[in-house]
Amino acid sequence: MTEKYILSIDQGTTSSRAILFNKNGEIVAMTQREFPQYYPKPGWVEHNANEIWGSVLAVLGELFGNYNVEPKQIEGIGITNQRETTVVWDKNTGLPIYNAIVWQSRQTAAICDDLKAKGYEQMVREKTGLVIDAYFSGTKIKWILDNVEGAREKAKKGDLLFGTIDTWLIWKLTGGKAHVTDYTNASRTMLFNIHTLEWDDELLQMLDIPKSMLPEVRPSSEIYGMTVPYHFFGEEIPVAGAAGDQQAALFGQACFEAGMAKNTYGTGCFMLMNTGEKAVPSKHGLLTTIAWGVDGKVEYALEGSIFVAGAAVQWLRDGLRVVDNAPQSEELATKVDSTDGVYVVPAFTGLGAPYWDMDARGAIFGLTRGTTREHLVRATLESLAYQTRDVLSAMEADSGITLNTLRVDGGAVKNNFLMQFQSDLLAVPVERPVVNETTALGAAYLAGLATGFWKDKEEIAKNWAIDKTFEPVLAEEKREELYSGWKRAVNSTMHWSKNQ
Ligand SMILES: Nc1ncnc2c1ncn2[C@@H]1O[C@H](COP(=O)(O)OP(=O)(O)O)[C@@H](O)[C@H]1O
Ligand SMILES: O=P(O)(O)OC[C@H](O)CO
Repeated sequence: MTEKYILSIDQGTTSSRAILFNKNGEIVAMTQREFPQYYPKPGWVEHNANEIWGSVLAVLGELFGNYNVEPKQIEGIGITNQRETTVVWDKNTGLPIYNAIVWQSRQTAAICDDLKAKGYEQMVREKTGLVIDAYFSGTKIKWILDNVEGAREKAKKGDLLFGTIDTWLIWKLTGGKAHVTDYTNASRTMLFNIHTLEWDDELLQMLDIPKSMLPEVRPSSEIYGMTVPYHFFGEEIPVAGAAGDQQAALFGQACFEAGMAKNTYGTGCFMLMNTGEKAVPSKHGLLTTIAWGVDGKVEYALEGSIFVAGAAVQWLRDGLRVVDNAPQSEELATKVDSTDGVYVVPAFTGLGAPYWDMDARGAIFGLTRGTTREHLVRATLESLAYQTRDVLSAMEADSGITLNTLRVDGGAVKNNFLMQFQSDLLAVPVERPVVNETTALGAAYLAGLATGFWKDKEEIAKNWAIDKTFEPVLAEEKREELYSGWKRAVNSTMHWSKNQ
């Protein structure tokens, strides 16, 4: 009999991927495509939702074109996505009415300032687990309705639909039949009450968003609909799972027990700790978010969201042009023993957890005549580790749990220098798994649980295996000295763009 697989569509900030997994959770085939980023004004980041859809169709086409796999071998499809990124489209034409406003974009900072001034912060935190920040979808929807001509009238008539990227892709894959999202993605909109598990009227009123635009919220592992055959070379395949990429990575890393955590180093860096059925409120600048809705219940996580991580390495490559490619950053960083006191704070789009300062901007500190590109590259890589330490400290304080190990994944964990420095700075072993595509794997698991491809979480947890563990070796005194320099640097970047 022909072998069956689960297909994951991983729609990330910089690229779309299609990955096929077998029953052991191993990658059988993978295709990837980058798509354009738009920066219309300083601090703004946008995508074209049709280009995103095009990139997904392209990676699917390449998958069946380049590998010896037939669509009928696919038992189910899991979707995972860059979260918060907001698409608003006309349900009659299927066309977006504006570019997708990306999670990193700061164009709604003024709306957020206004909400804060009106005293909404506590209510928002209590209901959604989030802080008021341009990061989340709610203010992005409002911005589109306020700024695109005729949009508000159309929305009021019920002609417009909103979706995060999961919703947009499921809508397209099912030929407009399913307008749905899952609990994890809904929990990132700033419109969803994470305790009652409903869209919240008070929040919708606060942002003047009609409820008719919103998708139906469903569990993360469930059949939402079937693909229209013309996208799948004649096949109707169940779209059977969805989760925001960071929650999917937590699932793919098999962090199923409360207290288990992972950190993903992609464009940004996101640490999530499973807190089980308890939504733990944060007192230290983290978010409370939904980890997943599986097996008839919802579980929660604490999250530290860092906006710029691997993107800082892209800046070294494309902005400063001091490296030709990302892996070269490791080669250069290891040519020097230290940064010689140089710190890079990559607050290009403000600072996320635990600072939440939309007005911070990037800076380089400690330059001397002896500073070389090697120092600068090393300092940039180290900034990923420092930011991670900031969120881990907050997480330990909020949860009362001291981490024994940190599971890591994402594009930048291939960098052995970074992983060793991370372990040294946290004084915690860092575990890199064999399958680094844990985001896609998590989405595959969610879909495969819904179709019966995998039996339960226990079966899935057995697939998880370590590639390499990085053990801490740095002396405590040195570690703390380095970290205190970082704290001084990061504090100096706060409120920068507001004070000009
Ligand atoms: N060897 C490396 N060292 C440091 N950073 C790297 C390395 N390889 C990739 N990266 C960074 O990882 C990111 C890509 O990771 P990925 O998980 O694919 O991101 P995303 O899902 O956010 O698009 C890029 O920002 C890139 O700069
Ligand atoms: O596309 P990634 O992997 O950088 O993830 C983006 C996050 O989901 C934003 O919240």
